[in-house]
Amino acid sequence: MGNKILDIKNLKRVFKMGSEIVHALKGISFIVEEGEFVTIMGSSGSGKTTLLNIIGCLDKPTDGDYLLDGVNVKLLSRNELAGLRNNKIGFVFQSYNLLARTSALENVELPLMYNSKISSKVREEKAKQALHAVRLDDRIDHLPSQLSGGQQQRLAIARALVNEPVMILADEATGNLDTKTSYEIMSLLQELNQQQKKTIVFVTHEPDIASFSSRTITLKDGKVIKDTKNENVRSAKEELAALPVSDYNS
Ligand SMILES: Nc1ncnc2c1ncn2[C@@H]1O[C@H](COP(=O)(O)OP(=O)(O)OP(=O)(O)O)[C@@H](O)[C@H]1O
Repeated sequence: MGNKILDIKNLKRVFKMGSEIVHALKGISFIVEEGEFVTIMGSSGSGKTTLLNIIGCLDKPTDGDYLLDGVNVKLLSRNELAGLRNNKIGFVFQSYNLLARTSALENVELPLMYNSKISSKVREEKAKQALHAVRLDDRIDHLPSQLSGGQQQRLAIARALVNEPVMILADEATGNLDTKTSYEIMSLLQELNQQQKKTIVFVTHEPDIASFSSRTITLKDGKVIKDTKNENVRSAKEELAALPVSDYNS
């Protein structure tokens, strides 16, 4: 068995709203091993965001355990949790979350600023490498507003990669993109998963997007109702090549 990146054991999350108690997660358990590409699906209100916030160390469970790369997050202080998050996880969001007045290069350098041991020269080298991995070498001086939606998401992926995290956590990362651009992003993620062995956890409500991953975990009412390996993983690169030329060049 490979290294367990996520080890989630009977996770529960309860929200108290005045006298009302909401059981958002009702005992979730699963393991994600290094190198997996997992999608988390489920309808609105099923608990995806609540789970993602816990996986991303932005929130703590009410009950149960969560081990991120072997570390039990329950035992960490706020500062330790922030450190773990910065070192282990690269986030990619639907809305890109880029700094508007800052160049592509500086946006990617940002996660490295928290580490005072990294010199500005090394920081720039690492950022350029990450930008190369997402094929944005020729856009390093551009502002986010000077990039297309797909390029902005590739920039966000470069920023997620620059710390060499053990896992990329994506929240509806293709939600704002058209089909062709979504497939380009999925093709890039498949490449990072297959060639660089990056573990990817991708939240989506689109089955079409989930079919590019190798495993799908489905939530309903705060529980896992399905956890299936995808035997016929689609290749986003092939799907892109098969798009009509007019679509592809648009
Ligand atoms: N901070 C909170 N306080 C109270 N209830 C909450 C809070 N966050 C989430 N909930 C409740 O927990 C349940 C799960 O919500 P969650 O946002 O995780 O669902 P979701 O699957 O991400 O939905 P969507 O796809 O619409 O984003 C819902 O019933 C929601 O109302």
